[in-house]
Amino acid sequence: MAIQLSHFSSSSTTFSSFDHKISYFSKWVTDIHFRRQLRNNFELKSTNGYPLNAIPMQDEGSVAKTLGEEVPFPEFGEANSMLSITVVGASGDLAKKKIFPALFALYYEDWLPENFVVYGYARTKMTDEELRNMISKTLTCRIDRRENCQDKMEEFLKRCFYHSGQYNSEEHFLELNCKLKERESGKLSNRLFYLSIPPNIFVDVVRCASTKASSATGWTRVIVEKPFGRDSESSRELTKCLKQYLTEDQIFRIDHYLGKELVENLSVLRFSNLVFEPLWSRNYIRNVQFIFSEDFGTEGRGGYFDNYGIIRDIMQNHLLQILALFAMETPVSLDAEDIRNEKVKVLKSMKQLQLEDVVVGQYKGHSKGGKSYPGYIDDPTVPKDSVTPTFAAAALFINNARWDGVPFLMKAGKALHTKRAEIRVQFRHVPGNLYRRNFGTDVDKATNELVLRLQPDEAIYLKINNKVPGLGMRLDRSDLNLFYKTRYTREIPDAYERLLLDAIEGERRLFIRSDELDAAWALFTPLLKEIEENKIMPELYPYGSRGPVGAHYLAAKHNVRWGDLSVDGLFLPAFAAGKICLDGFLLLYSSSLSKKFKDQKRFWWSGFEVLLSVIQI
Ligand SMILES: NC(=O)C1=CN([C@@H]2O[C@H](COP(=O)(O)OP(=O)(O)OC[C@H]3O[C@@H](n4cnc5c(N)ncnc54)[C@H](OP(=O)(O)O)[C@@H]3O)[C@@H](O)[C@H]2O)C=CC1
Ligand SMILES: O=C1O[C@H](COP(=O)(O)O)[C@@H](O)[C@H](O)[C@H]1O
Repeated sequence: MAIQLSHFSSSSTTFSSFDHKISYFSKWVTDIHFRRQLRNNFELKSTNGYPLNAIPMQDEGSVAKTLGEEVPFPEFGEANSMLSITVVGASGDLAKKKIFPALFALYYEDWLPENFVVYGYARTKMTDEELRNMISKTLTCRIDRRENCQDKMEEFLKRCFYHSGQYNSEEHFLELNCKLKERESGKLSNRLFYLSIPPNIFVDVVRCASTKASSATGWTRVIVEKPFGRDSESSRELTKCLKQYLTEDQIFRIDHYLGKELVENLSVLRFSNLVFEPLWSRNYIRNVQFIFSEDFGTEGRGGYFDNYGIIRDIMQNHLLQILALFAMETPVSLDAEDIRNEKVKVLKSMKQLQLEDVVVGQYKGHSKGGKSYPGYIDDPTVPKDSVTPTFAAAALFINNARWDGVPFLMKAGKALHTKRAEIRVQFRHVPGNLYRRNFGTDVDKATNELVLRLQPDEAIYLKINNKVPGLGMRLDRSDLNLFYKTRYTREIPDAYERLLLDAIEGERRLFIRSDELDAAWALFTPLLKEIEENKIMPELYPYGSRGPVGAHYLAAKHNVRWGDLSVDGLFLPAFAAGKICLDGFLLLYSSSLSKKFKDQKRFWWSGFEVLLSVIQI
């Protein structure tokens, strides 16, 4: 949807001379002051004439479905419209942890429209006051503007209400509708429902909300949380059921990784810098790695997790979405449909995943420093004989002209040694490198690597080789580093803030379209079936370790070394200092291992693993 800016009647400034620049730029504006200034001077208008900022914008079909006839919209200003946000499943973990805090942050930073209310909906009996109490515990203020935090919290909480009801009761949603109408008091209403509930009740809620609590005058949108099914078939079925009550335009399938700052920056980095896009292909890139690790287990979510496993929980959605953004062709424009069209194309060009290109693991209990950490199957909500993977590594391939033969490696795991998410791009070796003598035999050590660290400590850095100052010719590895904390003082918004704001503004760029979802499931479904039908045993790894050794074999099979385990960069000084004694240690270790392992590769990778753990001590 192309966006135009129209004058807000109270604005005394004339902006028409640079309207065209702003309309191009407005989607990508991230500076809060600039956007706030825009809000004060303009309303953002969509091409259908309805402003985007919580001003009437009817998603196709919802009026007709609710009332049986089209309702002509009068022009309303912000003062005459109301945004109602209903968090369904308000008593739950995600609502408390992420959704209410994100709504408050938006309010605190003046992103929400003048008139809005937030309703919590769940079965748990609660009064408005009890809901306010519950959510007040998780609200926090931005670091840079704490002074009026308490006042802002109180103002926000006054706009929060609660309605208790069953998820499949049309009657209860009708009651909610009456309450919403009362608060809207004749204003034009836009309604956003956030389904923060288990997936088995998505359709019931959508049926009840759309038939009994849709807006009769403005738009009605529904944010749906993952998981969107368990495989191609169940996902298609879910989409079919949702579409009985909603149009595709009303469904906002959320993948919160798409709302992360660095993921937003991926396209900016690539398409607005001359130095990257020309290198973005098989000609210069050797492999790309998408790495997700958490240093805690499934604590508290074992019941949910056991039914899904790490491949569905992280790979098929978060990592694959980032991969699609990374690998897509240049979209025609920054319009949501243009971007999503390119993502679908690249997903459809991917080779179906094969079991031989996948390694699965599961964490086991481990004691360290007098503390013991439970294994996955020690979780009381997990069956003792569960073979659900809590770790997986996979090699994926894109069969198109740009990426033919380039391994795209993914690695995701729980209960590992660290919490991090990053994209690593390893470039090809320099052909005929004049300085190869200075690198020794291992040219991989001298490879240029671009790293986008999504979290924690967001950063973009490029590993390069340079000369150590002095009269000799010694080469060194250095990072050209954009470290967000030192470059920007502003706190990075949470992904849910960006995504909620986008849903309110009708911006679909960061939400998943149904054909994207189909393409994503098509890639993973046969593999998941094979793993489950054949009960493939996951390789056990200790809680807090670097994951199964099998992940190194998989990488080695494709001539890749995991960048997060590389021995340069941070580890280099320790590596240099300890090398001599480590070599001795490795020699002893390897001679004992050689009896156990006939396979040479396994033998050396095991040695490599030990080397790494020793360096860390
Ligand atoms: N928690 C997280 O970190 C993340 C969650 N998600 C997704 O978000 C959604 C919500 O997650 P989360 O908040 O953890 O879920 P919860 O298990 O906390 O469920 C949310 C609410 O739904 C109701 N509920 C729970 N189980 C059932 C059931 N079997 N039948 C009917 N109602 C039930 C409960 O409310 P009441 O009893 O009051 O009705 C509960 O408070 C899920 O789809 C999840 O997959 C996605 C990413 C991360
Ligand atoms: O969707 C999910 O994401 C979280 C990790 O999110 P993050 O933003 O904290 O990195 C993960 O813990 C959870 O298992 C998964 O369902």
